[in-house]
Amino acid sequence: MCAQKLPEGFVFLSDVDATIQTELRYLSNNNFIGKTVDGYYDNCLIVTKETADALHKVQTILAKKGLSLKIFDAYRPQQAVDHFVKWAKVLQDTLMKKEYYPQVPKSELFNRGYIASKSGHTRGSTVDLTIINLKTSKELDMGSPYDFFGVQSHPNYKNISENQKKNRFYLREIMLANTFKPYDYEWWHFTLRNEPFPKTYFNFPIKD
Ligand SMILES: C[C@@H](N)C(=O)N[C@H](C)C(=O)O
Ligand SMILES: [Zn+2]
Repeated sequence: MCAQKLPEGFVFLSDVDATIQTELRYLSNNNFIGKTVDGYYDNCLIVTKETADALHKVQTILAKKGLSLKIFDAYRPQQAVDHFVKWAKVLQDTLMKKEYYPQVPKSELFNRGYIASKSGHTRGSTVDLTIINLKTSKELDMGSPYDFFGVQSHPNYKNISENQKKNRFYLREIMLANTFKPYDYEWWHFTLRNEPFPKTYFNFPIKD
């Protein structure tokens, strides 16, 4: 149960739409660092109220087609971003390189736009997500996995199948139609247009 006191303007997504699936990857070891990230202590997905309302609209459209959103990350405390920055400086720690950034030197992950030291996530109105099929519970094939850092994850990457392009395009269209903007380097990353806290980088931890 997610019950921590949140700053004004933030909500638990499950209080707005409990049908949206979530898998907070930075709470687990299954992420590009290979460890739980600082600031993630509970499986509670937090966003600004405006973001939750917009996601609920997307979910309502998807549900009619037997689909659902699956969210991997949303509000991200600044201490988590600081953890990424600290991790990036330890160049010999390449535990998860094979799965997450096989073709990009670790020293380039920030320069090439795959991780930010001032992240929209920390402002509470950015989300990393995909679409799943409700019948199979499987993610639609987007041509690269979540947080795969490489050109293959650029939304306009050409060398993927027609079906993978169609799935990426569908996700992008439905998000853009519901007041989100895309990101040039990652097909899964979207930020709410007119976000309520465009200049504030929050640092409260995610705990219940
Ligand atoms: C780390 C990845 N999931 C992501 O969100 N990247 C962008 C650039 C960010 O860190 O804001
Ligand atoms: Zn992101």
